[in-house]
Amino acid sequence: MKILDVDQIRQLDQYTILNEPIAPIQLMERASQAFTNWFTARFDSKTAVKVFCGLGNNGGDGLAIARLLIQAEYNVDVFVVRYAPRESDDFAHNHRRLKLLTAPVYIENPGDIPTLRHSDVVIDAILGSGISRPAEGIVRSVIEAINRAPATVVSVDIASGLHANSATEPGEITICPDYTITFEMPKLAMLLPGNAKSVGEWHVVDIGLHQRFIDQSPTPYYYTTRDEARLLLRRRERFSNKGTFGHALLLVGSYGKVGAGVLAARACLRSGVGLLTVQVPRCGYGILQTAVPEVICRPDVHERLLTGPSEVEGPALADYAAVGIGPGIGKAPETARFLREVLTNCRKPAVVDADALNLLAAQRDLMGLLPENSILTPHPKEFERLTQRWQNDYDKLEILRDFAQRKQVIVVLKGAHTAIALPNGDVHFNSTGNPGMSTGGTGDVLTGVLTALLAQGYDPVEAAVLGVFAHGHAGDLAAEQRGETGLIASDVTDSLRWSW
Ligand SMILES: NC(=O)C1=CN([C@@H]2O[C@H](COP(=O)(O)OP(=O)(O)OC[C@H]3O[C@@H](n4cnc5c(N)ncnc54)[C@H](O)[C@@H]3O)[C@@H](O)[C@H]2O)[C@@H](O)CC1
Ligand SMILES: [K+]
Repeated sequence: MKILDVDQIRQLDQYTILNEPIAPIQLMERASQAFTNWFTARFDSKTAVKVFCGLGNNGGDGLAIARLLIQAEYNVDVFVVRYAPRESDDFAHNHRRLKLLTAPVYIENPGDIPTLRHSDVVIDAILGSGISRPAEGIVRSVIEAINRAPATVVSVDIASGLHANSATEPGEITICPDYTITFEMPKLAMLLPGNAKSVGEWHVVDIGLHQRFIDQSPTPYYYTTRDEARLLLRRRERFSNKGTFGHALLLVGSYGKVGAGVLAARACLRSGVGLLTVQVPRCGYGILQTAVPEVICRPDVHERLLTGPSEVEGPALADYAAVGIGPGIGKAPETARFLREVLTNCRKPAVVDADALNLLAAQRDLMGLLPENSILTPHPKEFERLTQRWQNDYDKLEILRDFAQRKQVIVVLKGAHTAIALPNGDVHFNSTGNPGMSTGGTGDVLTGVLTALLAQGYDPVEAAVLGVFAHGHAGDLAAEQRGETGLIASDVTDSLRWSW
């Protein structure tokens, strides 16, 4: 799914109005009805609803929603924050209609702000995507009062005060909602970690904006939906054998961190690889053979480190279908030399994770050796070591896109809504996963997943988008069974389903 910016969404509204065609007020009605459908499914009609409206179209939505809720026999109070003399046409239209049902209360001074109770549900329709300056004066006072109150808060389209696709500067205030119900598509702001408090749990409701305009609109930003991820999945053919699905090589582990290798290996096997060889330091031999009997183990000649040579013969590096390197390997100079050798000789996209990334950061010339379309899987701290500090999430996105383009690699920046930057500068945000996955070893699992997909011949971009989705989906299934707190990395592997 594409993520468009505010200007594009405004044009999309206009395009829909002209080409569907539909009257602007009807489009507002459709949006308000979509919001109301979500709301009535979540909160029963005994709920004390307080709708706070601004004077633009977001406020117009608020007035229409208030009317629809009154008609559905909810107990609704409406407040209009009168911060300016002018109101939008569609606001004015809905104002006239609402006044036939109830009298809105006008807020012009802080003394007009009502006291909100724990049992109240606030609908925030003060400012929407049309925000063009920081919230000040009475708007700020109302936002502060709502944020201080113990009530549940649901924002219409976007939290008042939050910018949809640019940074909220220090000192700016936003509503901190429990829920955001946004129209048609997520806004970029909702996918960025720094905005978590200004977004809450968000849901998209469809308001039928024109698909042709969406298809024609250029954007570097995408959100991976379940259907899109499903389309990437390949069926396993009936007449296949293990050779069909590739022979992968994982280069993992060091003394004390052989477990990372076990996690990556198990996840690789659970992701459909045909055959898997795992090279670990000699100390990992017994551990790996016992924990994962399905793999071919290639013990390194070094007892504690990954250094390259092994007494066991195996295919040349370039003959493996895919190579994954990094989990648990440590940062010893011998291992750095081996990483150099691997990157020089593997000649196809590799998966590079964890300490392999830290080694790249320490010896920047190694980056020049990365095979094109390799998949790097840093968490934010590792990515910062590879690049530079950033000012805010938007700055980070630019650094991310620039890095992927300059190095011609795929960067999977891990976190909530993992951002996958592609060599063409596009960024795909993931839609699966949960905070239970913030636990040691889930990154090693992802390395195994991605290596397996590359070995099966998935294009690296598809492998990255699909693998990250499947990994998050498995995490969600695991969290359903165990709850988020008790979730460990092995649960993610055990929950890999490859269907959704
Ligand atoms: N255009 C359309 O056809 C649709 C618009 N919709 C709603 O319309 C919203 C966008 O509406 P608008 O563009 O009218 O804008 P908003 O309702 O977000 O903002 C209202 C107006 O306030 C002014 N303003 C900007 N920043 C301010 C600030 N900090 N303090 C005080 N005033 C400020 C601006 O002049 C702006 O036009 C969306 O978020 C959505 O809720 C939906 O009804 C769907 C259809
Ligand atoms: K709002």
